[in-house]
Amino acid sequence: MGSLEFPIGPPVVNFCKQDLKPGTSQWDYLKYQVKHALEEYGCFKVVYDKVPLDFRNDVFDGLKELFNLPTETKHRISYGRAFNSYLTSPQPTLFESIGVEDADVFEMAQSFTNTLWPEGNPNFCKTFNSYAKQISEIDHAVRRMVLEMFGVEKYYDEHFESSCKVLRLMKYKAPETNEKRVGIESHTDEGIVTVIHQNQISGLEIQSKDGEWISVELSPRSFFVIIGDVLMGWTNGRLRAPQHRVCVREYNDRYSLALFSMPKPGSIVKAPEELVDEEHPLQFKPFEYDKFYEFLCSDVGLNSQSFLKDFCGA
Ligand SMILES: O=C(O)CCC(=O)C(=O)O
Ligand SMILES: [Fe+2]
Repeated sequence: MGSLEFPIGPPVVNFCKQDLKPGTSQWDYLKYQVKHALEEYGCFKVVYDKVPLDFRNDVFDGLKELFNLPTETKHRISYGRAFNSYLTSPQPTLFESIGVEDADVFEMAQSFTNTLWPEGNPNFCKTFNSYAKQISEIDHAVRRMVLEMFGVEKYYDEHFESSCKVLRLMKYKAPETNEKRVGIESHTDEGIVTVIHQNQISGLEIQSKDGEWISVELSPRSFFVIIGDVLMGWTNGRLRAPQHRVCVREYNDRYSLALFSMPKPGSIVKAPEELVDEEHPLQFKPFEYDKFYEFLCSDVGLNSQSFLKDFCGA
């Protein structure tokens, strides 16, 4: 048998019909698969069939409704964390993104909705709040598995209590010719874990350990899980936050949603002492997440190829 000449790519892990109950043999089996995927790629595809098709259609209809609003209206969404605010590429508008901070909390989803639709839009609010809550199950399971795989589950409560969520909604306009256009440049995610979903237009690409770019194809029931810089720091580099980018090349607009878990304002990120020893010397100095975020928004950060190493590499 000859060796494979193409990258195999991030594996698929099946969260369907599993109860995702910690302590069961199914859970341990999934954890084993997740560990291998994360050690090799820092990401994986997850099939998760608890989100019904009708509901997924409501989500993508809601995205279209949102991005069809006038630009001035979308600019009302502005937060202290700049990447969560309404962002758009310079004219012509080829890429737009808008974040719903704490979308899993009903009052926050409502406040976001009312900012855009002062007359109210209960369907939109309900759809995106439910979506964030459902997808949080994937985020929670993955983070719990990560703590367990390194034997540091005693930090579970502390880890979860110091984190929050943002649901980032994105639109990539289709290229008008058959050119391939970069929608988002290569980067690592700034949070703990990211769970991505897309309409049936692909574009996400992930860089392997060897520097090869691999296109990510997702079935309608699949989501894509990526480790972010915070989890790389927290696990003392045991897990790698992979570089990824988005390239659009199809004739239809691409819509995607990314649920990010990230530290709450004021949090310090520090690898637990159990994960630092002679064999695994400290790779990243403890850091204030807000300062890291400031760094990411600075000129130095924006030009960095390796955010966490440049910010707090030990
Ligand atoms: O749209 C996507 O699939 C990915 C977006 C992304 O990488 C990000 O928002 O950090
Ligand atoms: Fe990303």
